[in-house]
Amino acid sequence: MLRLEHLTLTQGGFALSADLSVATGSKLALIGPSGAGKSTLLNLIAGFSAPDQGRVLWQDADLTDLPPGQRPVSILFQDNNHFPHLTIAQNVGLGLRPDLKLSEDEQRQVREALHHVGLSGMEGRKPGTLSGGQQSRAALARVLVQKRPLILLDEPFAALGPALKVEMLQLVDQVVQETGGTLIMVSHQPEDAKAIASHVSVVAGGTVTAPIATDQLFANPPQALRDYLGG
Ligand SMILES: Nc1ncnc2c1ncn2[C@@H]1O[C@H](COP(=O)(O)OP(=O)(O)OP(=O)(O)O)[C@@H](O)[C@H]1O
Repeated sequence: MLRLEHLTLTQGGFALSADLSVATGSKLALIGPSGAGKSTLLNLIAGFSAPDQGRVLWQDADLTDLPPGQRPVSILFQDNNHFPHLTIAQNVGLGLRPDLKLSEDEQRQVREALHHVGLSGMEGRKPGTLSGGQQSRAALARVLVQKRPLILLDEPFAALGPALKVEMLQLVDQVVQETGGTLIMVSHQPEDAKAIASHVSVVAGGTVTAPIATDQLFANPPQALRDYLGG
């Protein structure tokens, strides 16, 4: 279980608080207006931001003071974070070893991860020579080799077309199922949340609701979600 315990953060004039738990193996979508704090919440979990107060716990272990690299967390951002001068295999390999001194077994893991996301044969290509969808697949392969139990998605597929986005979300879904991972994804489209998320938290008005089962939430949306969805 991921526990966000009485977390508060102020940055500039913006304040966010969160006190909730995310069950292991669940797939949580964060929905809410622009600027409401969805990315901020992911950054707190990943360790890129520190809370003013409160704790982040994973399976009862306190992560609050751990640097990002030591947390059981992989995060995928919108720009995919590829290094343009490195090959796709090297970009994926960075998920295993920042110095890229990979053992044979680690090189095999990289090849397997690329195979898993449908990029076999593209190991030696540079990111700039891949399509947007292929770059997203490569970023997902890096998450795969890391084998971390918490996977955070900060809208990595927003720039892809609708069909490709659905395909990538299905691939994420499959990866999360296979690894028994716990997924937290920022979602601007209710359809994406409905397609993949078991639960949704609404981020609005400086707070984050506890996860609500997706069907239940959309059947009876709270006011904050109705305001966001409009109509
Ligand atoms: N480094 C920072 N310093 C000061 N304020 C920041 C910083 N990063 C974000 N903010 C502010 O914090 C608030 C929350 O931003 P955040 O990016 O988390 O929102 P979001 O819900 O992810 O938005 P969007 O859906 O537009 O991506 C915003 O008001 C933003 O301007």
